[in-house]
Amino acid sequence: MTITVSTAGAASDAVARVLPALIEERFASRLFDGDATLWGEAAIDESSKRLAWTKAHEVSRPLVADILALRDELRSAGVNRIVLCGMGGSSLAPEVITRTAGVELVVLDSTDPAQVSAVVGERLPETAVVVSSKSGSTVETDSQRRTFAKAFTDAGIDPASRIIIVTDPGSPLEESSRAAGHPVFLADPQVGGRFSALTAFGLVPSGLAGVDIEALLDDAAAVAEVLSHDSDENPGLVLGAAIAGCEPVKTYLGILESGSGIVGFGDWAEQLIAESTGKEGTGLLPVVLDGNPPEIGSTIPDLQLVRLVVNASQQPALGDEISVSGPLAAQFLLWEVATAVAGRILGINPFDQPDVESAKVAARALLDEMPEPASAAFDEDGIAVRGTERVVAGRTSVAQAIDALLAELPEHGFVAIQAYADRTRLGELAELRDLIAHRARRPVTFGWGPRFLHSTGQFHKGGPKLGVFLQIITAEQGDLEIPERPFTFGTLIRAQADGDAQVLEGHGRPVLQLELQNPESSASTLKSLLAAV
Ligand SMILES: O=P(O)(O)OC[C@H]1O[C@H](O)[C@H](O)[C@@H](O)[C@@H]1O
Repeated sequence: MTITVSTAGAASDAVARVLPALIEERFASRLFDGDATLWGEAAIDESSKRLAWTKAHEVSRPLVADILALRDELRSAGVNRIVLCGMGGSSLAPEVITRTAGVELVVLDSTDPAQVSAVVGERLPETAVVVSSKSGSTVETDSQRRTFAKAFTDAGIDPASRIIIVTDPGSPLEESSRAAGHPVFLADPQVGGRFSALTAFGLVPSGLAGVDIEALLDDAAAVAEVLSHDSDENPGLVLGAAIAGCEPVKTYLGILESGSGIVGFGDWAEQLIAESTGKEGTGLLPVVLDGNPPEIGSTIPDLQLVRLVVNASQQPALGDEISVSGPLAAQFLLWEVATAVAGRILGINPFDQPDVESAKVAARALLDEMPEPASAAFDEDGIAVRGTERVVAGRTSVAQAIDALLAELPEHGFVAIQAYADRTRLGELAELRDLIAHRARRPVTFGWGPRFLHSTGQFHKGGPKLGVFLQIITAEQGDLEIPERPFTFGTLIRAQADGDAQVLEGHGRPVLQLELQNPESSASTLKSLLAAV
């Protein structure tokens, strides 16, 4: 099965408008030849070291045998559970790969103390942990690694026999891990994190967990040729033109699973597209949709809908929509090409993430200073309310504060719900997305913190100033030390939420923070409050 992209209405008009120029300038063949000049002078430095993903299906082949050998070795040592510690581009691809294949992989991309404790405390003697970090210095991943190393040691298990490292050559993590005797898989430094699905970052955890990774590479290899053609039948050019070529640009890209069988694809695409394009005041914001969301059937003129279908030739797009079909690994390559095309059309460098750092800096400063948390503007039913002055001043109920936040929505705005919580225990918080979307009648995104900071976080701060932000944080019921660090997981996640709120407010964006004092019961209270209004 190959990849098919079908467009209709406004999406087809966009393709008709921009595709001829992409073919004329030989965008596709130059991309696959590694031409770093495609995104303008200012992007050359970064692009020249970020284009090897077009060949990942070939370059990664030699890894397969080593991964399968380690998988067999771990299995014979009694390992039947793989945990992946990694943020953003270092965990989103293996998450969708394993979920789609129906293979168990526990992804830990959180600093929520309860979530970390639960993952570390389960079936440790049968567990191996993949620690994935391109830079080797991401604070979440480093903290998780320290916690697992201590837990294995305390259980009398040599951490070097159970913690496997994936990182770039020369990273601080490579050096310390080799010295400690861990298995180390080196990723290709010429591939950026969010384009790394078919490199060691996607393949090592997926292969160890039991996915047929050779077949993944085959599926990608089968479409690489067609994606490199300067032709109006190149599905990568068509998809890129359709998502970024409307005039004016449709900022929101609703991604809806419509029977493709690919599980969680929207979360992967969200990072790829939002972090690649959301900068210099422009960009595309994926809105991950599920079921029958309020956005479908409503007329939101700046929302472009893409459906992932079984076969887009037999289920062509209708209205103004786009339909896409094809095997997962082929779609990784397809969407990466489309994102590179979108970067070209929008006139930005798709390979950097200049605004992600600002939230990290603010969180670090808060960790150094450890200030007392700001006092709440008011409390209602176990929910402490804080936020931007004009959103909370004079309000006395959560419903009023939410109304005030939504009243701040610009005409072309969006609502971002950011839940810094244990997503396994408080999964129901995700239901707030549809409830708010009903009320806002604008696109609404939902992200688990701190995971989204490495994804849509770039768009929130670097994209157009259109967002209003609903932060949900949880009061800690029990904290967790981070070995040899001066802060705990509880202080870290709080600093990440407060730091990001500071940066967003610094960009003039309104933020409403709801702190659930007793997470489980307050989450239900919040849902009923919203459902009632
Ligand atoms: O792989 P790492 O170096 O740990 O980075 C993990 C993530 O961190 C950063 O925030 C980047 O914005 C992401 O693109 C990256 O995927």
